[in-house]
Formats: sequence, C-alpha cells, structure tokens
Amino acid sequence: MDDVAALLGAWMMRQRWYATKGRTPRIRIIGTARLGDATDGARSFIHLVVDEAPEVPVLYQVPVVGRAMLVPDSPALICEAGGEYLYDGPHDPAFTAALLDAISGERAIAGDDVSMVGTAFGASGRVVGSRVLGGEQSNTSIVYDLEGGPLPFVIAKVFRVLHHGENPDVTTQAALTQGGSHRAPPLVGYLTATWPDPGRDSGTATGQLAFAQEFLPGLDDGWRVALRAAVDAESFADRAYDLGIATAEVHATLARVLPATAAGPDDIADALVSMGARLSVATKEVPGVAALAESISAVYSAAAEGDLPPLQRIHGDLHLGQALLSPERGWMLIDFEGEPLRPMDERSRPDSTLRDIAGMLRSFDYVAGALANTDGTDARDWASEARRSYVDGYIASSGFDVRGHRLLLDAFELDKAVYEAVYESRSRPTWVGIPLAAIERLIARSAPMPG
Ligand SMILES: Nc1ncnc2c1ncn2[C@@H]1O[C@H](COP(=O)(O)OP(=O)(O)O)[C@@H](O)[C@H]1O
Ligand SMILES: O=P(O)(O)O[C@H]1O[C@H](CO)[C@@H](O[C@H]2O[C@H](CO)[C@@H](O)[C@H](O)[C@H]2O)[C@H](O)[C@H]1O
Repeated sequence: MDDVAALLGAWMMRQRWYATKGRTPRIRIIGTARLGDATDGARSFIHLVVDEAPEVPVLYQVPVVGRAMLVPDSPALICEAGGEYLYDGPHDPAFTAALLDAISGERAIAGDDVSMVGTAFGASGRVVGSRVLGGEQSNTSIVYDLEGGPLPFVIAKVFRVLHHGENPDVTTQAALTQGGSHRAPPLVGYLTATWPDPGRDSGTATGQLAFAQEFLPGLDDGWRVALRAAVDAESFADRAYDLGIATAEVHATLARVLPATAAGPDDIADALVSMGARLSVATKEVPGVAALAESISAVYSAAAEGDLPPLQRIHGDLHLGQALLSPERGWMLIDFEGEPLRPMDERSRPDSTLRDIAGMLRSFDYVAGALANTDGTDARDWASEARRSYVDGYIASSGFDVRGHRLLLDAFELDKAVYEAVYESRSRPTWVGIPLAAIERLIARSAPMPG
C-alpha cells in the first residue's frame, strides 16, 4: 500500500484539484472501497487518502480503476502498481458506470475502513457514454449519456476534497428536488461515505463523495449570456427580472423545506461580526481593502440599526455563472456549494436571503467591470438597469421589501466585494480592481448626505 500511496501522491500533485500546490504530498491511504468490477475485468475502487504534507492535513477522494492490460495512449494512466495499471476513475468508463450504479442502486458498500451508501431520488438509465467536463478544478464533473431511463443526460460531481458533515451542494439541491422546484436540475442521487477520524469523539466522520443530477446540454450560463448582451449594448432588464423571480422561487422552496428562523438583533450582530472578521483577514491580504477598511466598518455599523429578514438556507455564492438559461425552462440555479473560501461547516447554516441578492447584484457590476477591463466599454448604465430589474423581479415574486433593507443590502454587497477582493488577489490579480471600485462606490453612496 505504501508504494501505491507514494505513486498516487506523485500523480496527485500534478492535478488541478490538488489543494496545496507547490508542496510535495505525503500520502496515507485511510480507507478503500471496491465499487464493482466491469465485464472486461476492470476493477473500480475509491481510495480515501490523507495528505499530511500541509499544516492542516487534507482528505481526498481518489477513484481509480485497476486494469490488467495497458490502455494505449490513455492520458488517464496514474501508475503501474501490484501488477496492474491504475487509471483516474472519472476518466474511465468502468468507474463512471460503477459510480452511477452505486448511487441509483442505493447500494451499501463495505470496504476496508470505509463504508459507502447510495441514495437515489429516481431511476437514471443505462450508461452509453461518459466524459469529464472541461475546466475541472476543485471537483471533477462527469457527464453521462443514458438510455432507457427518464433522463437522456446526467452530470455527476465528484468532490475531490472531503469534509465531515453535510455538503450543501448535495443537501440544498436534494431539498429543492424534494420540494418540487423546477429552478434547479433535479437530483438523481448521491453517494455518502463513513471513514475513520480519530479527531472526532465518535472516531468516524461522514460526508458526501459525489452527487448526480440532470444535465441540461448546450446551455449558456448567465455570465456568458449577460456578457454578450452587454457587449451588444442590449438591455438585460427582462432576463434580470426573470432571474430575480427564479432566485425568489428558490428561496421560497428552501424556506418551506428546510429550517427557517426569525432573526433577532443578535443575528444582525452576528452577521456584522462575521463581516468584520472577513474584513480584517482581507485587510492583511489586499492593500486596497486595507486602505478603505475604516469606511467599510462604518457602513457595517450603520447597518446594525436595520432589521434582518428571517434566516433560511440560501444558495450561498450566487452569481451569474451559477445560473443556466434554458429556452424552455427559464433560469435554473446550480452549484449550491457556497463560497469556496468559507469553512464547510458554516455553509449550511441558515443565512440571509439578502446575501444571495447581493451576490447577484455584484455579478451585474462584474460584467461592467470585465468589459471596462478588456476594451474600455462603459456598461455601467447597462449594469444599473439589470440590477434594478433583478430586484424588481425578486420583489414581484416574493413580496419581500428588498429596498426597505437598503443599509443591510449594502453591507452584504460590501461583504461580498471584500470576499471578491481576496478571491481575485489570489486567483486573478488583474481583476482585483473590479471589487475595489465597487467597495468605493458602496462606501460613497452610504455616506451621510452633507449638511
Ligand atoms: N446540471 C447541469 N446542467 C448543465 N450544465 C451544468 C450542470 N451542472 C453543472 N453544469 C456546468 O458545469 C459547470 C461546472 O459546474 P459547477 O457545479 O459550477 O461545478 P464547480 O463547483 O466544480 O465549479 C457549470 O458552470 C455549468 O456550465
Ligand atoms: O464559481 P465558484 O463557486 O468557484 O465561485 C468563485 O469563482 C467565481 C469566478 O469564477 C467568483 O465570482 C466572481 O467573478 C464572476 C465573474 O467571473 C462574477 O460573476 C461574480 O459576481 C464574482 O463574485 C466567485 O466569487 C468565487 O466564489
């Protein structure tokens, strides 16, 4: 096993999803489960491995397929070990079929030090093809072509980094499916695992490994649709209005199906404390934020006077890239995993719907920012119209007086822009000016009127 661990580590460090780039992994396999054998003899496994090289060890899921024969020219080859060739599971048809079978067959799988079980919401179908979606980053998404079932296409998202506890990408979308929402692709099912965790009182941890949902082929996400409209100076008002309705409908279903609680002054105080904490981290990392920190704090303090609408499950990282526009079904929301920079256990807590609204408002501003960055096009009016219309649509569907909570909404927007400044400085430094400009605007508009 030690040899396999070292070989896996050498391969993992070259993968997009390897979380601590630049380090040499120190891998220990803590559990292995065999998903099944294909008719050609290929054996599908999921290894759970801990990388002990970083200060805080990271737990990964590594699905592999063992084959006796070499697959010529396969880019999915990981290594040769124990007399067989190991392949990266999501890129191998034996694993992709076994994964969907484990989910939709609701199979309980007892492995070495790890157990797994599938939960299904409906039948899927016979797999006739599968491929990994491009742009693989922290997760790996597999698209399936199916026959003989209710859905022609399914997408399975395989989480590479694992955590104990519920993953909102699964549980929030499961709630939407159970609540009958048409605003998110219906869930087909998911795979849960339990593994040893000496750091926990129970000695074990449980979390989701993967989920599958309907795949809607050929759709553009909202970011592309909006960017195209802005480039053509074509109004986005109607589509933004509909997106406001879609957001409100998702919120309504989630409030009905998952716990929602009235918010009191303590909740506002907590929300503002957490904004303050994010701000202080951001000031250490982004000089542009540090320069504005005092004024940002003043906006947060002003918001303390407001009243917070009820708290409930939300999307958590809503932006145009998380909305798909279907000609037949309208806007649908995806990727309910929450903000990647926020700890997983915080992401399922009841939160304010204003956070999602603020996230989408930021996204319209980003379209203008991205255009100004690329060719200097001024799309500020385009963005203002889209922002107004989005809020109008949200109010029309929910009846919730968003504009009556302007101070809090500004605070959530600022908080998101602060998050974005950190995100951009780490991932796309040339874009950091977009959230920084928004922070300046939000501060200016919140400043008390002179005289
Ligand atoms: N159900 C779906 N139907 C169609 N496309 C999807 C679906 N789910 C995801 N996608 C596509 O896959 C991309 C990545 O999915 P996402 O859930 O955002 O994964 P990640 O968290 O890895 O970014 C999306 O931008 C979208 O283009
Ligand atoms: O899609 P993810 O869940 O990984 O979200 C992260 O990446 C997003 C960028 O892809 C980032 O979104 C920011 O940039 C978008 C344009 O590319 C813009 O529409 C968003 O409004 C803006 O926040 C997101 O913040 C981050 O969590």
